[in-house]
Amino acid sequence: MSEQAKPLVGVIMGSSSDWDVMKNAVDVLKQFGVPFEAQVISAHRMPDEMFTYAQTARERGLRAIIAGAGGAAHLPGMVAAKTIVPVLGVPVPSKYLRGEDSLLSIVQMPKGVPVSTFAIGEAGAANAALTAVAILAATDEALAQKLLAFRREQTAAAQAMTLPV
Ligand SMILES: Nc1c(C(=O)O)ncn1[C@@H]1O[C@H](COP(=O)(O)O)[C@@H](O)[C@H]1O
Repeated sequence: MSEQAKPLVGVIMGSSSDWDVMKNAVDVLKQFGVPFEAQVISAHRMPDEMFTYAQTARERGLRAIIAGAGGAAHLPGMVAAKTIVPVLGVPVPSKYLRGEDSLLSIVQMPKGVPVSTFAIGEAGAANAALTAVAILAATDEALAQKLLAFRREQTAAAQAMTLPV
C-alpha cells in the first residue's frame, strides 16, 4: 500500500460513520499494495467538493473510485455523473432499512451512467476493492499474479473446510 505513492484508487464515503464497512475495501487495497486515497465526500453535505473530486479524478490518475454511502445513497451515482473513471458503489447498511434503501439508491441507475453495485456491507466493500484490483490487473501482470495467488489460497481454504459431524 502506499498512501504516499500516487493514488490509483479513490475510496470515498458519505460519512465517517461508514468507515467500519468501508475499511474492508481499504484493507484489501493495502493487502494488494495498491496506492489509494480515502476520504469523506458527501454529495448531499458537500456537493461542491464532490463535484470537484469527480471532475478531477481522471486527470489525477485514479483508475477506479469506490464510493460507499447509506440511506439515500446518491454519492456513487452523482460521482459517476461527473467522471468516466469506473465507479464501484457500496451500499452501507442503514439504521432503519438495513441498507436495502442504500442498495436500491445505488443500483438503479439510468442507462448511460453506470455504477457497478456491490452487496450491502462489508463483503460488498471488500469485493469492490477486489474489482478495483482486477481493473488494475488488466494492465499490471504482477498484480494479476497476486490476484491469482489470492484465489488459489481461497480455494485451498475452502477445500480444507471440515464439518463437526
Ligand atoms: N448517502 C449519504 C450521502 C450522499 O449520498 O451524498 N452523504 C451522506 N450519506 C449517508 O448518510 C448516512 C448517515 O450519515 P451520518 O452518520 O453522518 O448521519 C451515512 O451512511 C452516509 O453515507
